[in-house]
Amino acid sequence: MKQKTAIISGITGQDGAYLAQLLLRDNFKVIGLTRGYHNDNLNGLFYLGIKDKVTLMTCDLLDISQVIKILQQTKPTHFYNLAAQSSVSLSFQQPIGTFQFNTLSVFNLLEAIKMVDKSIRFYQASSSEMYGKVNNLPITENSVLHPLSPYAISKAAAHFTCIHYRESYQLHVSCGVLFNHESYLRQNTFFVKKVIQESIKISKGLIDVLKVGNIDIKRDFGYAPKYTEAMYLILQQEYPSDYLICSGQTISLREIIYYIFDKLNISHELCQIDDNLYRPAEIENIYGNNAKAKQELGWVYDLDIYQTLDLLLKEELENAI
Ligand SMILES: C[C@H]1O[C@H](OP(=O)(O)OP(=O)(O)OC[C@H]2O[C@@H](n3cnc4c(=O)[nH]c(N)nc43)[C@H](O)[C@@H]2O)[C@@H](O)[C@@H](O)C1=O
Repeated sequence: MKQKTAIISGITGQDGAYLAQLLLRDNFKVIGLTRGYHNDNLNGLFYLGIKDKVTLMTCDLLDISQVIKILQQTKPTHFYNLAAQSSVSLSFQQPIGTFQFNTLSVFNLLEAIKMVDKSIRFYQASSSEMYGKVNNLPITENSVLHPLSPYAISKAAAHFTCIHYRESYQLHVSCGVLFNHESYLRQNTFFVKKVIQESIKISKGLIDVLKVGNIDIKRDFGYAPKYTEAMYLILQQEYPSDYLICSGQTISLREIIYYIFDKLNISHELCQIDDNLYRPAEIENIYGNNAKAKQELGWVYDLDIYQTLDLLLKEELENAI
């Protein structure tokens, strides 16, 4: 049988690395697209021991001629689009750049697929941030979108772009709407990774306090390696569709900090609020319903947030210097 080929744009991110590992296990040829800057961070691929098992190619997703060339050369069967400016916080400082990249890249990819090979299955990384100002919980696939940041606006536009290409041109386009998901490979600018990494430093006397922004809000956090299993399953379906990928539970950020502090015997007083880390707008509370993903994809997810935090803390301690 012909070997299946998957392209992952954004392979250098947390999800890209775990997804590449899964696809390699399933005998896919995996091609990772990077921006090709000298500072491409390949640490995740090295950490998982797969750097030499994937083929890396440079591609500027804002240049459709490069996208077309890559599709023609590599003839992928599956395309996972994980490339994005993915920081909500940064998007408030760089709204236009965020919007341009996160939307135009998706148009370019889908237009190129329409031109080169309509049978390529396409996965889009959509985000729970699209729901923003929430009226009814839990969020379902039918909830109304009300984005609260330039990042969320860009992801909503990209999401509708995907639906448009699926409905108008019959492309096999699916969106995984992922809620916050964490792992050892998460960049340390994100909340959970930052809390765990800096708490370990406090416990070793390397820093004095943990400075954070608004921690009296609630989020639905999950374990990234399990979430990439859902991404994989989404493109295994005969028919394309959109799925919420979430834990279904919610927890306040303050509770997360105190849980980690207690595990490391750190006084709660060493958590300090820094007004500079507040964002102009914030989702107060959000959690989703993952029933469709579980029923239709057969996705198994049974970790609660404390089990997830235990896993993350353990791996961080094992790798701490
Ligand atoms: C679903 C969504 O998930 C991620 O976006 P995010 O939710 O912005 O992730 P985060 O870990 O930066 O923030 C989580 C929460 O934590 C609050 N918070 C408080 N104090 C600090 C703080 O000191 N640092 C950070 N980073 N956050 C803080 C912050 O205000 C926010 O409410 C991305 O994957 C994104 O691509 C995506 O799609």
